[in-house]
Amino acid sequence: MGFEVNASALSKRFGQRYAYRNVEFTFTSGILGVLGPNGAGKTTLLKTILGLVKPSAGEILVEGVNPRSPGFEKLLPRIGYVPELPVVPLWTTPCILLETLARLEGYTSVEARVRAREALEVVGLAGECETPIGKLSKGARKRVLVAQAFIGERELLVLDEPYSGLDPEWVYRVRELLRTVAREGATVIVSSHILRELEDIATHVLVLKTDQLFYGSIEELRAWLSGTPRIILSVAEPERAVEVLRRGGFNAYTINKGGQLVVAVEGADDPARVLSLLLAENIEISEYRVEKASLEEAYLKLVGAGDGLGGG
Ligand SMILES: Nc1ncnc2c1ncn2[C@@H]1O[C@H](COP(=O)(O)OP(=O)(O)OP(=O)(O)O)[C@@H](O)[C@H]1O
Repeated sequence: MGFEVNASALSKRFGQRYAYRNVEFTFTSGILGVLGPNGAGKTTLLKTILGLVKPSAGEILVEGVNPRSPGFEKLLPRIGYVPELPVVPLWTTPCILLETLARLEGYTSVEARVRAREALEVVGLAGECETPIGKLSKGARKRVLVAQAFIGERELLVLDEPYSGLDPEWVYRVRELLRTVAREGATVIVSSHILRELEDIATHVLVLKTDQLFYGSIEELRAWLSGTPRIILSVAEPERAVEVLRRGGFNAYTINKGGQLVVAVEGADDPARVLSLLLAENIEISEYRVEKASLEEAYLKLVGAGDGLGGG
């Protein structure tokens, strides 16, 4: 069973500015995706979970322990962390780095050698054991960072944008790796600003934009975000159609659908009026349909607006 992570009324302020505010969740098992645009507070929150940042208010507990209390040291060997930036010493080799880290975790030198090689195998770098890290590609350096998080028995894995810098094959492989460790019982917390990267693997999602916008299961997020249907119109003059509809009080905007600019109108409650407004302005309509926004689009709208939306 993985570590439980519990945040209550958690906030972090740097000077007058909040990095994140009023974060509340209890996460017991599975994969938690922490989502939010740049500057939403994801990295700061993950560091708070690891005890690297002291919260300004509220409480964070990992397996019932405050990460900034002395008792947390006992849990550290069972926690893996992949920081966001691939900051690794360039002069050393993956094997020396990983063996050293394994020794620091208490493994004997023989065990450390085995652990280091196993971890490098997992990220496809067994053949680069002796290559100076400075000679590895950016993606490979990131994979060294992923490997170090997997040395030892992990109950909690915290990964800050682990996919950034990886090619599609390794995005897929790291995703599968996370799925496997979660299935084996570890609690996984992974951040990204791209919903698509997490939507297939996350069991739960926390959406931040400084304030917590949402916490719940991925199904709840889907239901919550794509609740309102909208009208999609293919028209001869999309920009003018948007202007006309906005003047008529509708929330209309253009979107790109397969290379074609179409008009979307939020809320499909008065389609007759939408059509009559456009026809009155002689705007030719070639297609009309009602659809639900994709999860990605709805998410982008949420973090783009983010004004007092609740949820969870
Ligand atoms: N040590 C610090 N001192 C002052 N402000 C900080 C510090 N660390 C983070 N911040 C601020 O806190 C806010 C949240 O930053 P954070 O890096 O946690 O966001 P993020 O969601 O991880 O962003 P990104 O997606 O760009 O990595 C930002 O406004 C940032 O400038």
